[in-house]
Amino acid sequence: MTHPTDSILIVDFGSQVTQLIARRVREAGVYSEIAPFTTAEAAFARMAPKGVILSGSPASVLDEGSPRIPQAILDSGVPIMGICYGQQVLMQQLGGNVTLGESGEFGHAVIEITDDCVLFDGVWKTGEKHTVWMSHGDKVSALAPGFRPVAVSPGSPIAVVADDSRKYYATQFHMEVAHTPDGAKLIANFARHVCGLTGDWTMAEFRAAKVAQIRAQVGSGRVICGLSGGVDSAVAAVLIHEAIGEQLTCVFVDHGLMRTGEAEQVVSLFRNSYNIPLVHVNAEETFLAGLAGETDPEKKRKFIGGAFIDLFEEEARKVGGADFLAQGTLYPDVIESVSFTGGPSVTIKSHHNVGGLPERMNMQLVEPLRELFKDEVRALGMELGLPQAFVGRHPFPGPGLAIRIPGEVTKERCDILRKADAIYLEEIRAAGLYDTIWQAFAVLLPVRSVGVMGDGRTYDNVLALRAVTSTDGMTAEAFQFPGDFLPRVATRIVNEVKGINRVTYDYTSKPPGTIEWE
Ligand SMILES: Nc1ncnc2c1ncn2[C@@H]1O[C@H](COP(=O)(O)OP(=O)(O)OP(=O)(O)O)[C@@H](O)[C@H]1O
Ligand SMILES: O=c1[nH]c(=O)c2[nH+]cn([C@@H]3O[C@H](COP(=O)(O)O)[C@@H](O)[C@H]3O)c2[nH]1
Ligand SMILES: NC(=O)CC[C@H](N)C(=O)O
Ligand SMILES: [Mg+2]
Repeated sequence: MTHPTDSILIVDFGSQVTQLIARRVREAGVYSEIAPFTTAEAAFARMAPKGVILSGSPASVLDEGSPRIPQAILDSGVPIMGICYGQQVLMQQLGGNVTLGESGEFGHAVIEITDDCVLFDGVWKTGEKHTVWMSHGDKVSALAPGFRPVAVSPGSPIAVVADDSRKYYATQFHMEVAHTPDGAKLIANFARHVCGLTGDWTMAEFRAAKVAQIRAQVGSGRVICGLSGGVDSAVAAVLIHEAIGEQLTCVFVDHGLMRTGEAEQVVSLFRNSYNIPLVHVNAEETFLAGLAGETDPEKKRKFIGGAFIDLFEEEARKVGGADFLAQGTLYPDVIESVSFTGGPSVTIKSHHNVGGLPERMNMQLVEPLRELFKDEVRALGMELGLPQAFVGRHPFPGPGLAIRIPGEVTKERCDILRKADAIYLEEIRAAGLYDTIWQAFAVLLPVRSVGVMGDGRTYDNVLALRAVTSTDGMTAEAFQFPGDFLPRVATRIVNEVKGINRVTYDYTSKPPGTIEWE
């Protein structure tokens, strides 16, 4: 099996949230793949999907050379659903009209349902008003022949359109985002009631499809897998091992930027649970030497990304050469690092395993989790029978403490941070909060403050504590600790860690902050 026959193809025009469409389709129990509009025709022919969804885009259909739906898809008779740009381009290609709106709609909007539509089955009724999320400047000003409008909003007289005979539907709002509370149900209605899919696709099938894909990609080649002890690479390694067995060697790089006891834990946890060869590389000196004197966050990240690859290549040579490098890259790593399909989605930070990769790469990447979100990877981990100790771990970034020490990274500063971080996590575990929090860590600030200890003056480092709740790391909220927790941790850290005399708590959500400080 390469992929299930009951599938939906998502044509990506470069929206920031295209992957959320895929996610909603998976939640509706249907297999989906995303193809950039440039290769969508080939993907369509290969997959023979039962439906097509058109994504949003930073482009405007009014711009010359802006993306179009491949004609073969329009000619195929397969049901289509357009979202935002997807609606605009569908209308324009089928004979309607799109104009530049006088003012756009960005954020919450209220639509009114003006007619029945299969997308609204069991969700919305005619005459009702509902909150949706919009993000557009252009709007549909004339319907293409065969379509009827079924909803309006103040900024979009044509907010939802339907052509039941061709099974074409489209919305100006983004139904894939959580800010459209009923959006997931509309996507499920498209999959089930329009495309006639049964919705019985599961993680077990995802696993089988990926195993087949990995075998096809790798053939009889050798694979080196970067194993960090985090959830993503553990799941990737086990999945790849299922696919190609002994062709896989895992490499754990101890860059000296790990937390207290982490390296030992990772290696023993993995060696005790799995019979997969694991090489433990100690590279603290290389990393600290390379980071010396560097304070720019992007330069730190790029150096680390490159140093990882150098080490993977060295290990590849030791096992007689490897053609492939496997990583547990997830979708959030990708979208924050690169602009998708050449569109102007901006780089927020270069995740070491994506945007931080050096330009010259001798090994081809194997990244089976590249389209998944964290909570989906955890579900896949459970499916693969990974120990709870792996599946439930808080994420830890590949660049480690280097991006939690704004400014220059030194061994001394790493040691201070390690001690404080260990106390913080110990208290979180003792309070039974570890599994409620999505990620918690400490940041050693490049700021010194005056204090008084034992009647003496201190002039020492400031530490920030951070803890967030999230489902997928794309958005996050500061965790609200119970009353006396933070003061207790602050006291312990200042008392027990030499070099820190003040502790603060970071209340910023994402956005506008990011989870890490660099
Ligand atoms: N110390 C390391 N040694 C080897 N590979 C690493 C190391 N740190 C990160 N990687 C590679 O980079 C990838 C991305 O790191 P990332 O932190 O996003 O994932 P993870 O560590 O597997 O999971 P988690 O997000 O739970 O920490 C990893 O999946 C792994 O392949
Ligand atoms: O492997 C990684 N390499 C990186 O370069 C990297 N940068 C951030 N993160 C982790 O990604 C999630 C989102 O973090 P941000 O809100 O800081 O972007 C959080 O879980 C971060 O810890 C990284 N993981
Ligand atoms: N989110 C979108 O798809 C926006 C489409 C188009 N760029 C507009 O502004 O209307
Ligand atoms: Mg990690």
